[in-house]
Amino acid sequence: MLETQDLTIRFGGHVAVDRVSCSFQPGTLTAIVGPNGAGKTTYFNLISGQLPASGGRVLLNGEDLTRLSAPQRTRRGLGRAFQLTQLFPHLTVLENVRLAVQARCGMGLRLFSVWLQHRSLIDESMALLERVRLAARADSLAASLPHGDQRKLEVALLMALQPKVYLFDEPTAGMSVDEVPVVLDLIRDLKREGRHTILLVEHKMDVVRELADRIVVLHQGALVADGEPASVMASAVVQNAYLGVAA
Ligand SMILES: Nc1ncnc2c1ncn2[C@@H]1O[C@H](COP(=O)(O)OP(=O)(O)OP(=O)(O)O)[C@@H](O)[C@H]1O
Repeated sequence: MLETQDLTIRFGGHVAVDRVSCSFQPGTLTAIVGPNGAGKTTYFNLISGQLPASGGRVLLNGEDLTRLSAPQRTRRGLGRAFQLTQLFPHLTVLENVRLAVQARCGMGLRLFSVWLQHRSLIDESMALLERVRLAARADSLAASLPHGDQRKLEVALLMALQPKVYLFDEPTAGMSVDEVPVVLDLIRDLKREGRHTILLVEHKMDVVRELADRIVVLHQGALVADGEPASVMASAVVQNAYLGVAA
């Protein structure tokens, strides 16, 4: 179980995430919603360790991760989708995935290691590329992929790490209409496996309604609603938050 207790960050006088306490169970998908600037991405950054908390704690299965670096949290099982800048643009799509698989296996990033030739690494990497419908692009340079394919590659890299917790921050942003279902299918598959804790920041309410078991609403950094999708969506506090009126 992933848990945040009174998680807080201040930027100068501005409290971007304000004492958010919430727990997330394996096998569930929770959508984090809220108006622009509500603190959703910052909340993810605090969970994954990209930002240090001003107060509060992040716990995974009872272990306090709050003082750990982002890579240490990744090793504990917190998976944050790679940013494009973390891809190796001049390596092929397959090589990028293979390096992520190697990293998970603790083989480091020794490019010329004999392990590179290891069949099982290549097989696992190709299987991941098939899952994200990128097998046909295995030999393309990562930098040459269109935007939607780069997003799919990010998901493949994340899956290569086999995290316990998946943090998806607007996974379909900037994708064309025909690419969106591929990524949503992947998230649906992960959810069906029932082992993962999945958190999703998403502005598209139809996607949220379809995928989420639960919705958490942030407004001005604070948690203002938490519950089953239909009731949260209908609640006055959400209507107010989305209208920008103080809840
Ligand atoms: N590094 C930073 N320094 C200063 N202020 C920051 C920083 N990161 C975020 N903020 C501020 O914190 C608030 C929350 O931003 P955040 O990006 O988390 O919102 P969000 O809910 O993800 O918004 P959006 O839906 O637009 O992506 C905003 O007021 C933002 O300007």
